[in-house]
Amino acid sequence: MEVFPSPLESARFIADNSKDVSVDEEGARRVAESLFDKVSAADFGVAGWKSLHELNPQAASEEAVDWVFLVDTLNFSFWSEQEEQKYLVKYKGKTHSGYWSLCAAVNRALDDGIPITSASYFATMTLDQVKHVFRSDTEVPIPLIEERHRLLNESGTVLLEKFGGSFLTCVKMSEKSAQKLLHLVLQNFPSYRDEAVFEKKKVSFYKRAQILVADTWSVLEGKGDGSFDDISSLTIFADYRIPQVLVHLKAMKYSEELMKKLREGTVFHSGDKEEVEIRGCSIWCCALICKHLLELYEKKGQDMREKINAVLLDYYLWDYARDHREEMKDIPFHRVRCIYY
Ligand SMILES: Nc1nc2c(c(CN[C@H]3C=C[C@H](O)[C@@H]3O)cn2[C@@H]2O[C@H](COP(=O)(O)O)[C@@H](O)[C@H]2O)c(=O)[nH]1
Repeated sequence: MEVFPSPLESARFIADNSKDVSVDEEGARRVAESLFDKVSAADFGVAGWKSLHELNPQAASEEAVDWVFLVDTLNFSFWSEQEEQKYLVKYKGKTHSGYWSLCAAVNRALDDGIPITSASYFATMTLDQVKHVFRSDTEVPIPLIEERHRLLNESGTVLLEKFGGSFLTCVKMSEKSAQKLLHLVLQNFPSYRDEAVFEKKKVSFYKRAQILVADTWSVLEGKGDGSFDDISSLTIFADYRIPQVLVHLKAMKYSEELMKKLREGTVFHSGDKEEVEIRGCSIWCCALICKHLLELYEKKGQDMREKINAVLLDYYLWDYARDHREEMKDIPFHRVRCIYY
């Protein structure tokens, strides 16, 4: 049986040995304090996944779970070389960018009668069909379209062969454990194995695998097959937005040398030392923010372990980054063109 390193243990190891990225414990504590009142709001909870985002499925059906699987299989690499030249998708009168452009394209296809979330369809899609579904409303195509085509065929084939074409079948096999579902995904869907080697040790981030489990929990509203009793064991999802917002909030710091490379728009590669340090320190930093938040409530005699976890903190910080794009424009995000995030 293959061994999958724990993303949290990997993050601890990376943070302890990082050279160009550092977690600021005081900064993390201050962020926790600033979030104290926000975490008890209704839309900080799992309900926010639907109430805050109109493009997300509002149902908790088998089709909604398949929507999540399809979207998270393609949930990577939306950044553009030139900020003003980017992939955009118009849907129901609104223009969407980044991750939301992916969701808009999927919903546009469904409205057009294309069964894009059905494994029997995307397992055998041609490249031209993929190009049509994810066509852009600008001159800029969606990045990595060939990889997306390959992943659709690969993941759809596995879903058909091993899970009867339904991701809900895979969810049921996890017996309400987030960790079991995470490992089922890693064992069966190779494109989700988001790993690296750091200081001669195999480390993991599993960004898409963990967000797939989290979004499954969210779309099922934390109920029934999605009532994962160990949802708090997931970490945040190490993408290219969370590090940016953590530096903006002064919970994480880059060395001058790294900041210079980022400002120059250096394109890194999956597994580069700088990239691994940025992603690992982000996971570790958010684990500290969660810990401080729980301690703040504990001091007030409140046990908030059902209300505060890395998934909900991640969603909040990611949405914050989206809503504060302008204020954060001086903090560069790290650029890697890959299928992992
Ligand atoms: N850590 C983290 N990374 C996330 C998400 C999401 C979408 N989740 C939303 C859906 C429901 C939830 O309520 C969330 O609001 C996408 N990404 C990543 O961001 C990047 C795209 O960024 P931009 O170019 O600015 O759109 C890309 O790497 C993508 O993989 C998240 O939640 N957490």
